[in-house]
Amino acid sequence: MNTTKHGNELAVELSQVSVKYQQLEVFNQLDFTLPQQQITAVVGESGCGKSTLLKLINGLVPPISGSIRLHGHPQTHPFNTTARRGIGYAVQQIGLFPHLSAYENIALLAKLDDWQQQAIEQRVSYLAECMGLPSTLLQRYPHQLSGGQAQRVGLCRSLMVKPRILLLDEAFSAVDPITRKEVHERFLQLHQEEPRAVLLVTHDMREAVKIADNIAVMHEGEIVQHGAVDTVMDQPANDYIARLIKDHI
Ligand SMILES: Nc1ncnc2c1ncn2[C@@H]1O[C@H](COP(=O)(O)OP(=O)(O)OP(=O)(O)O)[C@@H](O)[C@H]1O
Repeated sequence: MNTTKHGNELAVELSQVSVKYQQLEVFNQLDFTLPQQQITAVVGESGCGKSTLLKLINGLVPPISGSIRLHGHPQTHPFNTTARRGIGYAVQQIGLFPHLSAYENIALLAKLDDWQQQAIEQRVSYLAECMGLPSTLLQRYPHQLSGGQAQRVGLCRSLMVKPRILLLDEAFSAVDPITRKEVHERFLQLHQEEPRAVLLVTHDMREAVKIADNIAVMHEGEIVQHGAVDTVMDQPANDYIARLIKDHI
């Protein structure tokens, strides 16, 4: 198992990875690591490649060169079921199945994995409680939910089968500010109870500072600084990062 310089095992290790969409080169020989059991926020301006980084890690976008390791295991495309089941993914656009209730959306992967009914019920209740979703709301269909409620259902779904890696792409963005504060706190509590590697894409620098242990700043497809939150905040590596912090905090 590969480790960071602090001795933590790595959940994700990207080595010299290049990605292109047709003619557009998004990453050119990108190196990136995600430690286990810590929360890392990726920040950077629109179009710099944050969502592509998440899609690369969960196998939705193949690299044209370079290597991807998950918990030390090299991955090839398409990722196998074990690798895919080990990654939870929640996105801003939510993507709930419209013909399934909120409960059924959350429970779906566990059912496919043949979990026992009682274990499914317990896990759904636990996650719904964590995310502040009342049980009456779980019987509703996605079109009967507000954007913020649907987003929290998406978060529960991404956590259902206890993935070792959780990828969140603007996953709290539709939640109103007061509820978001509560959801942040509950999310952090859940992280204490079930630590995992979390990679959180956000445009909200305050959210990054509040939730994350580490920040990775991305600029035009490169990681320009990656370190502990306090280090990045106190010692921005260049003027671009200093401005990003100043303008958003
Ligand atoms: N499927 C695609 N086909 C072609 N180009 C794409 C595709 N997806 C993303 N891009 C382009 O790749 C670049 C990186 O996009 P990406 O979505 O990763 O950026 P981002 O940092 O997440 O942006 P935002 O903060 O606006 O969501 C952008 O220039 C985008 O227009």
